[in-house]
Amino acid sequence: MSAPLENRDRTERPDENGPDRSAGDRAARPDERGRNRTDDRGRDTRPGRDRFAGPARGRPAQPPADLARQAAYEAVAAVHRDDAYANLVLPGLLRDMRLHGRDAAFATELTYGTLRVRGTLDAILAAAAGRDVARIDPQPRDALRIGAYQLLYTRVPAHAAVSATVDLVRSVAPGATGFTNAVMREISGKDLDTWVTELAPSYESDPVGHLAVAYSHPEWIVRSFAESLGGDLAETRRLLIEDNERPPVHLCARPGRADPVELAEAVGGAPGAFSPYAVYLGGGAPGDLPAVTEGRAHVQDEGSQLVATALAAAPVEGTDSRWLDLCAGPGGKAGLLGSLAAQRGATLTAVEVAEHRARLVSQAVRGLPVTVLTMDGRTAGNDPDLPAGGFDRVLVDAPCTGLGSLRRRPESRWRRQPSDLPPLTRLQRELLTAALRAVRPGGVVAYVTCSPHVVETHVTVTEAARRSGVPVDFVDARPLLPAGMPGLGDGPTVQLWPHRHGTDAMFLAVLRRSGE
Ligand SMILES: C[S@@+](CC[C@H](N)C(=O)[O-])C[C@H]1O[C@@H](n2cnc3c(N)ncnc32)[C@H](O)[C@@H]1O
Repeated sequence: MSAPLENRDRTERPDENGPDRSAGDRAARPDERGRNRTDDRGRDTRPGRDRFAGPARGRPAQPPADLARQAAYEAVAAVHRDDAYANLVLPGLLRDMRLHGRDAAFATELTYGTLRVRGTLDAILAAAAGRDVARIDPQPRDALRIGAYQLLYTRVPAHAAVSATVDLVRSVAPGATGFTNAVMREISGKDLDTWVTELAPSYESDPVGHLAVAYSHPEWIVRSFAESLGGDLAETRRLLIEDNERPPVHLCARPGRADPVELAEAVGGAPGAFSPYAVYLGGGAPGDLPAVTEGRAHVQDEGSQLVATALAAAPVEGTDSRWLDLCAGPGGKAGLLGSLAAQRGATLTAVEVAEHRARLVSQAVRGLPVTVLTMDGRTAGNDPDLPAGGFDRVLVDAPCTGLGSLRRRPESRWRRQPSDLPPLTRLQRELLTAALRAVRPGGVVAYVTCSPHVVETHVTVTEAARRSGVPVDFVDARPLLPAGMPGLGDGPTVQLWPHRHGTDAMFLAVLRRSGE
């Protein structure tokens, strides 16, 4: 059954596993608390960096720095006012305001950085303002968040951060300039560590509460990460730090279409550490690369590449020609699986319920032996297009909370709620059950989430396998990943981590249908 057509707008959820599209978000890396090493124009101040490089040819000698702050303000305000997504709304603002190069980088840094550490900033803002942030008007509140970010997480001089924030507020909420000036001055009186020590519960008395304030994550997410990491709070802290970093951009050199070493050379990047198809991009807009525009490569987190490749690597006996991707949009894994299928004489059926995302899949798999179906994957095994026992390999890359890719979606940690879990896990179980119906005896199903939350990973898989009525065995997924990959745990499932592997936190369970 076809889904209704939905129009894309700037508030639509960005692509799963998609890149940060704003080129500027790849400037200097932040330190442990996420503080950056940029000056008041977003220039990288680390030794050896080109701090005083002049403007690009053909551009004005002194583009106004505050246009960058204005762009960041508009983006942050749109996220909070309209539920927009920063990586969709910001590129349009940069274009409209004609911000390029370092100005665009500065605007991007302010936008993404402010949104990521909003939790910590809000605790400090509330203390400095003497009232809860909910009781500050939205315009000065967002301007103050961006201003506080500059004070506490960048090397923008305090006087520049204060005066630029007051100027910004003068243009959006003229009555609040005095208040803004007073709050900014109060915040500038202490450094980040002092504020955190004063405001966060002590680590000894409340470790989760402390980590939540210090590293700007909601407590329920910190708790769920800690649970997935076996209660190891030191490792949880490393994960939270990594979540506040700018995410890397990974390319997938499509097997049979691009050589990763050559691609890495061509784009000034480096071959990936684990996936045989991964290339780490050094900088620049990935969408403009010839390899990407020509369909020889696509943007894809290395973890996503690894779990798709693992499905293709799982041993199956007998026929191996009919592959199924049950949740394909926007088509990253379908692009990789389709390329592997082409090399192995197999075909892939890619199912996606949302029509506009199915169109993205069609674009992503052009020229590959892939059939795209716009339909509900839960009908698999009960639909003539997706017959019971009709497939040798099935991927369920399930819709999930996305807690494993918070680096890429700076606002999402504040939008997600524990109440999102029950409907998502129901859908996950139904999709996995359908996949188990659609795979033939002896065939394999890979269940994947971009979330490490145990309710979406172990609980979903165990429950679906138990309730499906289909006999299954767990396959040890570790040998399906590159030899020597560290930190894969005790099996049979695998959890990848940003702080261990440099990937999104992808979960992988591989099940083989047994019997008959
Ligand atoms: C995690 S994303 C998949 C990402 C994709 N595999 C990739 O690598 O690009 C989950 C997808 O499942 C789709 N979806 C949600 N419910 C579905 C259903 N009942 N049947 C099929 N697809 C569904 C969502 O629209 C979304 O595009």
